[in-house]
Amino acid sequence: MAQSIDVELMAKHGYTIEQLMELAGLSVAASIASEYPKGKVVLCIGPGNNGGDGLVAARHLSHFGYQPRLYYPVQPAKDLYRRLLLQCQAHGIAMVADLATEVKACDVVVDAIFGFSFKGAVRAPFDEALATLRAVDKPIVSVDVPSGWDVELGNTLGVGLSPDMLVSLTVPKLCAKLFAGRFHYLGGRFAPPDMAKELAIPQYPDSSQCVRLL
Ligand SMILES: NC(=O)C1=CN([C@@H]2O[C@H](COP(=O)(O)OP(=O)(O)OC[C@H]3O[C@@H](n4cnc5c(N)ncnc54)[C@H](O)[C@@H]3O)[C@@H](O)[C@H]2O)[C@@H](O)CC1
Ligand SMILES: [K+]
Repeated sequence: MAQSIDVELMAKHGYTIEQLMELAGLSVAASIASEYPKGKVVLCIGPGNNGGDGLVAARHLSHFGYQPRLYYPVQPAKDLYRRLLLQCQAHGIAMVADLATEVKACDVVVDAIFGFSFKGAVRAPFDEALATLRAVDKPIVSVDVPSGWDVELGNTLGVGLSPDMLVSLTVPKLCAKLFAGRFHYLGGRFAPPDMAKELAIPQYPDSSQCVRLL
């Protein structure tokens, strides 16, 4: 279901993955700016497109006056991610290796590890990263799906995160019904009118890139 929306946006409506990712990441940064004061943000970046959204969000957070840093333990050679990382580096966004130490010194953690394609037991090094994040006492902002959750069934493995904010992209995934944090936002403002109507996407206020659902 979630994947088919992406396919429709790209194959039928002419979007590229770069465009969707840019708008998705921008909406994550805008959602964070709506609720959390400017401060230090550690972004945990996974190996797929959820991680790509996180790299884009880091750059926009830097423009918004936050101090982002990246925990990015697995860096695929894919050109798109390589370019996004170069952009972060051009913005002076530092890479961190020790997640446990970093989260102690930050104000907000962004979970851009896994999105709707997460499957099976969590493999290293993300098993340890999720364990660190489960124990953290800072607010976690999850991009699209809380990492470790099944996109439909939620935290069935018991290893998933409990975010303070969830930023759903395009439409909330089924698991969002089980979200128990304070802020649920919708971002990824890219559906054309007919698709927005069919998916019952709420109205975004004016020029906003995100809309608060609860
Ligand atoms: N219209 C939308 O909804 C959009 C979605 N985008 C993002 O794309 C995400 C989906 O991206 P992808 O399909 O690339 O997948 P994900 O980013 O969800 O994860 C796939 C990556 O995680 C790894 N992985 C999966 N299960 C694992 C496990 N158990 N242990 C360790 N590694 C595991 C895979 O090997 C792969 O590298 C969405 O959730 C969303 O964040 C945006 O980038 C663009 C627009
Ligand atoms: K996530």
